[in-house]
Amino acid sequence: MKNLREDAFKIIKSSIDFVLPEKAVQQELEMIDLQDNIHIVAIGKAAWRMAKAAKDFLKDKVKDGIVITKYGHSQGTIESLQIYEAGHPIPDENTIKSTKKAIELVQNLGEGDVVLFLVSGGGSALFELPVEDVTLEDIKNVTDMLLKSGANIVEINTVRKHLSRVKGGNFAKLVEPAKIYSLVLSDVLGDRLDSIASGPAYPDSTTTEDVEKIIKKYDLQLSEKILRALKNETPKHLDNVETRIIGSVTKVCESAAKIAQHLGYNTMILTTTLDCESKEAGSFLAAIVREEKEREEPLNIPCAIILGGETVVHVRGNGKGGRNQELVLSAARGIKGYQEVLIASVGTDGTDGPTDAAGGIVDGETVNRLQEKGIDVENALNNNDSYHALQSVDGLVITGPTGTNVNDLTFILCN
Ligand SMILES: Nc1ncnc2c1ncn2[C@@H]1O[C@H](COP(=O)(O)OP(=O)(O)OP(=O)(O)O)[C@@H](O)[C@H]1O
Ligand SMILES: O=C(O)[C@H](O)CO
Ligand SMILES: [Mg+2]
Repeated sequence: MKNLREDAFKIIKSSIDFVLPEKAVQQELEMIDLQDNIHIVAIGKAAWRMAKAAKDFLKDKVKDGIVITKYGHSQGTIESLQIYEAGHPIPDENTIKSTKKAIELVQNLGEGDVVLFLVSGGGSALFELPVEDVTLEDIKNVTDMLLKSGANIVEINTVRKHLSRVKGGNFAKLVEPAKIYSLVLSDVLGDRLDSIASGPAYPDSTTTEDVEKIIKKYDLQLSEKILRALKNETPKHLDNVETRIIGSVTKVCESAAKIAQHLGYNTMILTTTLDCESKEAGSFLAAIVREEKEREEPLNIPCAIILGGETVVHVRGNGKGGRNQELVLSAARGIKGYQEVLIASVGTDGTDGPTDAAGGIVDGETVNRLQEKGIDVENALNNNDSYHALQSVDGLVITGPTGTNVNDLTFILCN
């Protein structure tokens, strides 16, 4: 007899553990042979933990290094490394100050030197030095405008890359003739390496023409000076970089699939780029569950169907919730009455929206239990109040902040 709920929590815990910064960095470093003279540059929300793991593993091979992370995200000193914190999501003076320090550290290196570049989400705000004539104030304004425009992260970073001396492959140029070895924890769906943290050490696939299209599409009101600066083209070829993705939602899904298999489920990864409205995703998942229960398609039961991605919520109500909680609450409607089924969805960072839950978990009884408590599912969804609804039926998944951030994991279990 399977305990679906117990299995769901096992899958969640083990698959997130697999992409914790420490584990991901160490596993990669075990597989490569870096010589001495290593200089660490770590940027992003996971920078401190990635740098600490690298230093603990490489020990005296590390000559020096620098960590630039978000305020509150460093945990003390690391021997031979400078630690800085800076503004996120809007860059601030500490962003510029610490980026200059990083440039100082790498610009006079020789051919025998290696920069171990540790990249995680949030890097775009934390690592920045604007091109000539553009000030920090300008960058703050443009960032704010972009974040509010409705542009997606690939589009936002396309613009940012063309205003920067370090983004879009420019940092790799500053490191020449030394080599850069990049380890990347991806928070961008599809793992586009030139988008993650705006790809400081990756050849840029976006052009000034793409920038013009984005400006038109979102009707961005930019000054003459910024428009002129945006004509700077980014490097399209780099000879000194090697890059590895060490954690991503794809890896989370693969790991979830492995664990589910081990627990005795027939397993399938349906997608790693789920990006529609959360409620729609919930309805779609419920339809898959019904297919399984009625026809055992696409997999024989017991089965685990796994999805990765990041859905979106257009918040209109004044309730409390997050995209994962809203997804599963929506799904609960479509699996009402079915036995031995479960749908779970969690943010790998352990924080779903402005709540203390990582996500939610529902089954065929959830809607009935809500009714018994006097909670109407449609009302809760319309008011974006998935948190309180799920809380009342033991449907929240609480992990606490996990220290990693590689989008969301969603899965179905059927028995
Ligand atoms: N009441 C609500 N119900 C559902 N979703 C909500 C609600 N309030 C906010 N959200 C959603 O939560 C999202 C923010 O969640 P969260 O802080 O987890 O973002 P994130 O994309 O994971 O960012 P980060 O990468 O910094 O973790 C917003 O995009 C918003 O749509
Ligand atoms: O920093 C950024 O640009 C985003 O987190 C995507 O990586
Ligand atoms: Mg989050």
